[in-house]
Amino acid sequence: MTHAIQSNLVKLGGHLARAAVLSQNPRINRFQRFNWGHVRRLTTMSSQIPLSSDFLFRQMFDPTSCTYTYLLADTESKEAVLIDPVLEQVDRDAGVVRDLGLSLKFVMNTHMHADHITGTGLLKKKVPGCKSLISEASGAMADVHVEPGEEVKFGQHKLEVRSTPGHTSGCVTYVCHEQGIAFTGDTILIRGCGRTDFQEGDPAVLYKSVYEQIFSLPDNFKLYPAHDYKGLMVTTVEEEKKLNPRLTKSLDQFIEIMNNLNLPYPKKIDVAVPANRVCGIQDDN
Ligand SMILES: N[C@@H](CCC(=O)N[C@@H](CSS)C(=O)NCC(=O)O)C(=O)O
Ligand SMILES: [Fe+2]
Repeated sequence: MTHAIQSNLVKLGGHLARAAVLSQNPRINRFQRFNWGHVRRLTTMSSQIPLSSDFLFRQMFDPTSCTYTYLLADTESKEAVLIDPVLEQVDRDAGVVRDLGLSLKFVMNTHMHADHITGTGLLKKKVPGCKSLISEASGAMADVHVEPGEEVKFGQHKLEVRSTPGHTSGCVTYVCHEQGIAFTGDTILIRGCGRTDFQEGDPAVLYKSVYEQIFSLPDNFKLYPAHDYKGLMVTTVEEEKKLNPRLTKSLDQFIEIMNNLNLPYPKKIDVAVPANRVCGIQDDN
């Protein structure tokens, strides 16, 4: 056995012994228990913010595009909003709205999606009275165009519009301060971020958006992205500040990473972007 192998075995033995001791100590939480020093982990966690009792929150998933759609409502007034719906899930979404007796006020998007056709246009047909909403900067058609700093109100609740370009030039993040939650679209994903190689994407702009508009929120705010490809559902500002493998790097390193992702283009980009520019498909005939 070489000296290097012997030395690595000794180090590994040390780690295992330390982990065994720590795992016996009930006062050490589950994050600290597996902190082996060289591995980045949370050692403390900020207190959790519960949703208020009149705030309805539903996270729904489209398995084909791995997109999350969010239904939020004020349970007193019944006013609701739907964020980032997917065309193929329109009947599901309209069914939940109907079953819960909600009044859908806005069907809104975080950006002009490239990987799927939005359900917005068709939902407007199926759920009379609702209005489409997207940022002015997206360049997409909608009933309501929002600007940074504006608020989207439903019942007693509201979402602040924050401009977070970089994945696309029109990306926004919707922040519900009173509930401690934010809907980040593709700006930040769980342990990742949106790609920057099409739709006016720009890694330096995305980095600035994340640091100035998302990482400036309180550590315990929960972040809900538009996609996850690994089965994760939610993260926090604190987790991403400490654990995001791309965004914990310097700006120069981040740009280098983003310029070398070499991801294949989304399969539906050529149909999705033109459709989403006009709010998605308008009827199902
Ligand atoms: N394989 C999918 C597309 C996957 C993809 O490109 N996702 C986008 C978000 S949708 S615009 C992205 O930004 N991914 C970042 C990453 O690191 O994966 C398809 O063909 O539709
Ligand atoms: Fe996207």
